[in-house]
Amino acid sequence: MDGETYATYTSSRRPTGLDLFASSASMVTGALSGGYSYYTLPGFRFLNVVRIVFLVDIILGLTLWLVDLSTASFIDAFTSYSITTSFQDLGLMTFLRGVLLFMFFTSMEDYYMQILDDELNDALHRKRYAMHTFVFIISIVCLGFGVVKGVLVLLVYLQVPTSLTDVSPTSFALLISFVVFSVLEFLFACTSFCFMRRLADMRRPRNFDSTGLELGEDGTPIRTKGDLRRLLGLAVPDIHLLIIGVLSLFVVSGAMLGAPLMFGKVVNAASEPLIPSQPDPLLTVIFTLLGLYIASALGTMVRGWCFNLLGVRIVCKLRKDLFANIIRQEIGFFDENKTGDLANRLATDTQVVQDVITRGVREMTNNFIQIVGSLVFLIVINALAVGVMLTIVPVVVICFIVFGKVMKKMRQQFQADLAAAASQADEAISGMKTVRTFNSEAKLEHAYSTTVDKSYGIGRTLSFVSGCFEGLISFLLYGSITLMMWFCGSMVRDGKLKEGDLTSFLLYTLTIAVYFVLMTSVFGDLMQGVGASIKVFELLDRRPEISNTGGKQLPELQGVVEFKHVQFHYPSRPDTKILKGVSFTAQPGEMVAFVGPSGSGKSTIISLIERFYLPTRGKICLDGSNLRHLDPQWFRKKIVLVGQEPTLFAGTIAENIAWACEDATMADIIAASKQANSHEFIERLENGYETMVGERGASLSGGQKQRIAIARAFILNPLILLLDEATSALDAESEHLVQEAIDRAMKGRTVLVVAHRLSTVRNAHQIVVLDQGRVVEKGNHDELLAMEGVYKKLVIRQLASAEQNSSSIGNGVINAESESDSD
Ligand SMILES: Nc1ncnc2c1ncn2[C@@H]1O[C@H](COP(=O)(O)OP(=O)(O)OP(=O)(O)O)[C@@H](O)[C@H]1O
Repeated sequence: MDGETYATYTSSRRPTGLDLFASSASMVTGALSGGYSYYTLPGFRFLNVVRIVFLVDIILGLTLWLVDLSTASFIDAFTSYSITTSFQDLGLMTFLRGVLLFMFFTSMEDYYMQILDDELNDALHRKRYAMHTFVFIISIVCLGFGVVKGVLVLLVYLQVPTSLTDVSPTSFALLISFVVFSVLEFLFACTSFCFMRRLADMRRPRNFDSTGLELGEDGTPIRTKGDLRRLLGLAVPDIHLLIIGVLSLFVVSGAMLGAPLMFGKVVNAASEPLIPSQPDPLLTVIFTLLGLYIASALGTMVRGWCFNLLGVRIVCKLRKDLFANIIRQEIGFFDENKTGDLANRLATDTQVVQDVITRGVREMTNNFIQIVGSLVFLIVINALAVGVMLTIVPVVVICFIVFGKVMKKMRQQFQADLAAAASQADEAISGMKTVRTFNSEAKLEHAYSTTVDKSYGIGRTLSFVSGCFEGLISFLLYGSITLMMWFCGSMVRDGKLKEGDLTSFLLYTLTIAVYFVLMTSVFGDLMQGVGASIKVFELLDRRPEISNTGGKQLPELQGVVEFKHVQFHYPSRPDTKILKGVSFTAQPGEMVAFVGPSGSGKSTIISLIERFYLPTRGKICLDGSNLRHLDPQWFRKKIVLVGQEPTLFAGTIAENIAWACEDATMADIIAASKQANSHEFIERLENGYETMVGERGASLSGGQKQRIAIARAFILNPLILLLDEATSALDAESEHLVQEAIDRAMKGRTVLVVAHRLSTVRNAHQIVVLDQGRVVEKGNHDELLAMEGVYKKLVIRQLASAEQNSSSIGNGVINAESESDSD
């Protein structure tokens, strides 16, 4: 991708075959050599919301219109038209209005998109205004007509209630629906200016390579982020569980759906007289009801088992994959991401994903089946009343979309704040000794409370928003139910509906209401789960910037380490150059020591040899081959690093020494530990080599940990040994012994050492003196002393301070930090 440029926007036409309701309306922006590129708009945008409302309006309007339509009434409506008694006009207007507005709004968005790339085109501007004018006129005319007609019908009804007895309830339902949609569409027309202007900020370019793989801004391939579809996709490997779960869900829902029908039959059967020769109808109904409940109980058992198992399996796999991907990341990633944050993703966020799958999917499907099934039963009992209730559908749909989006975003923020709090707690608890030393409890408590309060702030708003959502939906719902009850009650009074049917009808209506309210709450949870899953998927999709696998393996390794004009800055601090053209060569059998002030880049050199980071310029070579191209899995077996604060893992001392050498025998472990001068102290411990080291080696002293780490390195018999102040915590005697062991063990091998002690440094074959990321002197101890430069100053200063402090004599510590300070 480097150096390639995207052609500018050339066409505003949509790619052919684009689905009107595609999640993104795409505009071809130009050709990319070998690939292609276009703009996309999010699926959730003004035009698509408007389109959904129009579709519902058309379908509902036509249904209510056609239910009552006959040729005679159609002709009648036009020959003897009366605004208060004819309702055919509404059906016709609904259809025409829906189709016209659908077309005009679609063209409007198209013109706005074209204008973004051709601002001075007056014709486009004129067309845009024409569209606005058309939609405004159509919507205001329809609204005016609907309101006038509604008011007149109401007045007529109030004056002479019997005058409207010939008018069917469907016509009233059509009138209500017409007015409701007219209001909505008028609002769309008024706000269209504002929403269409937002397209400029909403459109996003999408770039694809020649293979169709989507590329990110930096030109690297990206994968899709978290959404509900992807979340559900996690269940695909366990599809058998999902199928059994959904089937049993159908059994449960079906059985529960049949219950209200049976209740109605109970009422009807109870009111019928018993015929002696025939079976008791009441008992028949009761046994059927019992059968339904047994089926429901069995289904509930299987359903619960399958969905819970599915959730547990998914979360296990997700955790394993996530952990595997986290530990595969380059070291720079861990500089930028806190431990607590990552641990939180693994523990909490994955749990949320499990909840979405077990509870969310199960409940949503169940609720959906209950609602649709109850609707079907209601339509069978009385279709007309259902039409009245359906007028709230568009409003409910809009509420779902808007609230869903808001809650998803808030939940994402909420999870991020929780992760930050977890990270703070992790940092504080793991550094408890430092916290106690500096009396920082109050400070940390305050910082933690502030972060928790931040998440509380969002949680509070989130609770309010979901409360409003549930309240609004339940108001709409119960309002429409009350309307329907009035309607059905009148029918029973007029003898058009049986009492038993009314009972079933009311129970189905209540079922719909209850499940709808439940669905709003589950929907909120589902959207929150999707929000939480975004971070999980981001982490799951992240590809390490420095690959941990693949590359060349050399047939044989001698151990020559070479730095050629290496420049480097840490990815987290791109503006601070740490190494500014470092060059040196370490030959096999040679010990190279790095000295210099604190912060001069000594440890950074060691990290670069381990390929924790890649140099920004220059080359690091191993036996002449660029380290960048070698297989890290292979060369890390040849190179072993021992740091100043080595990490021990929870387990025994023996396990820690044999950590990277699985086939090591106890004899190997003891030999390595003798070499590292740790055998004696290990033997003195109560359980010897079987002593547990505690979390991160907490039950051992710094020097003991260092010696175990050195034994862990010795057992691997590495070709290149990197010691980064690995003996700094040892007393002079132990250090001397370990140093001797290193000298003995490393014959023919390469040792690179960062040390402050003169005793370590003076024996090195080559000493590289660093200052502010540059090599200022190079040579052995004697050569450097003869140079009368920085090294000699360091030595003199140390000898002087050693004289002042007799306890330091013999240690000869080169206190580079004091040098740094004096600089
Ligand atoms: N992970 C990191 N991310 C960003 N900057 C870092 C990182 N590690 C070290 N640095 C910076 O790089 C510079 C060199 O650090 P380095 O640890 O290599 O110095 P050093 O010579 O080994 O110092 P010392 O003797 O104190 O250990 C320092 O300014 C340090 O702040």
